[in-house]
Amino acid sequence: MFTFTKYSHSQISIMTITNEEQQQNQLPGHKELSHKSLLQSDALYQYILETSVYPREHESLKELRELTEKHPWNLLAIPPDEGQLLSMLVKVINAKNAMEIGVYTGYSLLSTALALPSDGKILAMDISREYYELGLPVIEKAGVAHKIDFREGPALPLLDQLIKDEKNKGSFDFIFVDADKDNYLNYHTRVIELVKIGGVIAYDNTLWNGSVAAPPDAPLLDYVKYYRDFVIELNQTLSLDSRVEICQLPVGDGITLCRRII
Ligand SMILES: C[S@@+](CC[C@H](N)C(=O)[O-])C[C@H]1O[C@@H](n2cnc3c(N)ncnc32)[C@H](O)[C@@H]1O
Repeated sequence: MFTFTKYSHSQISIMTITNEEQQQNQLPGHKELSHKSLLQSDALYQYILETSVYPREHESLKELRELTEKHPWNLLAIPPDEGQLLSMLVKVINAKNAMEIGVYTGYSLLSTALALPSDGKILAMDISREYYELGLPVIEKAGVAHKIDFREGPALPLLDQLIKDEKNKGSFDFIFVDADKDNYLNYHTRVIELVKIGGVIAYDNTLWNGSVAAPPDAPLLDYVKYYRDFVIELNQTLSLDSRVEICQLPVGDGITLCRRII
């Protein structure tokens, strides 16, 4: 028996799992879900990684990915092809001032920090400093720690604090949201004020293991089932939100890009 903090890591989400429940496939085995791609063929995903991702992956990202693979919650990290997408986006939009909600050991954070110019900044938030500190030595070795302002704590009050200061409104070029899915709509109402017009908000896990298109009674892992409705509601809300242009990509577990237009 062991304690499993549900995917959101929110304080209310601690539950105890028996070995029996685990055997009944209530938990994502890292072997079963060996990657987070939604592509149907493992061989095709492997092809992408080996042809276009691994040969271009920064040595520090490789080191952080390998270090994270040894951690029990390694499935939380974005996959390296998604890291490459974030890096490309940051460069294409010339982002200088970025934000990340949900850091874990820092793979997406390092991808973004490496892509920012040397005077770029990224405000990074996570309820766990412990996870962040696992990856910090690699981030420091990569020479980008000076770009990162890490804040430990739940993101919502931190965002509310930021919004109180008028100068933060419309000041972010790029915001990556990859934390507790049940708060994504709460994040959206806040980050939309903080991102500048023309800037991009990227929401991770918007296809939620493919479950968003599964029948309501489909047999799903408990944590997938719990968050599915929140993700579906987010997708519907974004689809109707005239303040943003959107683009949903089947990269990783699904990522939705929102470009603020008004
Ligand atoms: C999916 S992981 C982030 C993965 C990370 N982007 C990466 O590429 O490695 C989600 C993270 O969100 C954090 N988190 C969960 N709830 C949060 C909250 N309310 N506020 C801030 N961070 C939160 C967790 O501690 C966890 O590290």
